Formats: sequence, C-alpha cells, structure tokens
Amino acid sequence: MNDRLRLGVNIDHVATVRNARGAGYPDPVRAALVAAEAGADGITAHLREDRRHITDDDIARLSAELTIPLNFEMAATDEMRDIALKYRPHAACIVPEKREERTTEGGLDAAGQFAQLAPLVADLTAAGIRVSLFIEPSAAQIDAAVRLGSPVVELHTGRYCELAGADQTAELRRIADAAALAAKNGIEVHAGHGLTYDNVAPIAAIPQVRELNIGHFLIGEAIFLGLGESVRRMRDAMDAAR
Ligand SMILES: CC(=O)[C@@H](O)[C@H](O)COP(=O)(O)O
Ligand SMILES: NCC(=O)COP(=O)(O)O
Repeated sequence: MNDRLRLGVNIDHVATVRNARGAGYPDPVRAALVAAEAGADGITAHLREDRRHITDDDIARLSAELTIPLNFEMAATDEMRDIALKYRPHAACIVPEKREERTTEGGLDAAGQFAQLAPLVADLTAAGIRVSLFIEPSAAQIDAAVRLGSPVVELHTGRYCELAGADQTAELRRIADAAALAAKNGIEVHAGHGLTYDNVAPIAAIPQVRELNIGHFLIGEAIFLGLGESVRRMRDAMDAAR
C-alpha cells in the first residue's frame, strides 16, 4: 500500500468566487480536474446547508466527472444524508455547521451527539461510503469515533494554525497524541483546516496522519501561481516533511 501522505484539495472557495457574481465561472469541477492533474489524491467539497459556495449541481457534476475520490463534507442532517446516499461519494466527512459562522469554528462533538450520529454513520457505511468525523484532537472525541464505528477521523488543525510559540507547540502535541491514540484504535487519521505552506510541515510529519485536506490557502495561492502550481508546491511541502 502506498504510504505517501495524501492531499485532498478542498474546492469550496472556487465556488465562493463563482457565486460572487452568480456566473458559471470559475467552475469548481474544472478546478477539481486541474488539481487532480497536479497531483491531488482526492477532492473535498462541502455542501453547506446555506449553499454559500458548493451547490447541489456541483456535487452532481463532481460525482459524474471526477477522476479521483470525492470526499463529501456534510452536516449531520437528514437532508445531507439523503444527498450523500443519492451520489454515494467515496467518502463523507461529517462536520459541524452553523449558518452564522464564516468558516468551520471547531470539531464535531461526536461524544455529545452520539445518539444522533450513530444511525447516520450506520446508514452511510451501509451504502459503502467511507465515513470520517471532523473532530477536535481529544481522547473523548476519539473514543466516541471508535464507539460510533467511524473508520476515519479528521483532526481539526484550526487552533494549531491560529496559535504561535509555545501555545502552538502545545496544540501540535495535542494533535500528535490524538493521532497516535486514533491509530492505536484502528482508525485512519486525517487532518485539516487552515493549513498553509508555512505551517503544514509539523502536521505532515506526524507519522499516523495519512491525509491532509487543504483548500482556502491553495485557492488563494492559485490567484498568483495558478492552481496547478499551488497544488504542486503543497505536495512538495508535504513530501519534504516526511
Ligand atoms: C471542515 C473544514 O475545516 C472545511 O473543510 C470546511 O469546508 C470549512 O468550511 P468553508 O469551506 O465553508 O470555509
Ligand atoms: N477539512 C478541511 C478542509 O477540507 C480544508 O480546510 P481549509 O484548508 O479550507 O481551511
């Protein structure tokens, strides 16, 4: 099995630019194909309840045209469950969502929402969709993921990205410990949110981390470098850290 650290490119904010004018461009599906050509191992797309960026039509076209796996990010709602079951993406990552948030502000409370999540995880798994839970790097959340039978967790790196100095080092330790605990319990470990060329290396160097999902920064860099080069540089930074 290829142990190379995988890169999932989140294309949400290509859709943000498109929706700014209500035009048909830039097309997130075209961005996904360019990212794949540049070395992305997967594409992540977050269909939010308010459709502020990715739309249902984007998910339909990604499902039909993608040449690499689709990681469908979704809130834990019946609406999103039904859409996931309709398109049966390679993976579904369950994320917390609040309409008033500018972006994801924290991890899913898998422990506190256990009763709500259990049937959803079962339904997605029964449909052959690989479930991931976007959680804080904590033992309680890892324990809940184990009890829910989720094969994957994605550790929220947002706080690590916002902190500096000793506080950032402490958060990195917390992420590394959570990754080790999850892997020890047979769960595949991913990580993401807020990662850039400058902060990705310590996260990429965590041996139990198998995949990084990165979007906003790459789409920003694409304005200056082009999306292909933006992805290639992140790919290189991840490989250099291993
Ligand atoms: C869960 C996460 O950190 C991202 O994958 C999520 O998509 C962020 O939401 P926006 O893309 O709407 O900023
Ligand atoms: N789950 C994290 C993700 O898909 C991308 O997050 P960001 O890089 O856009 O912050």
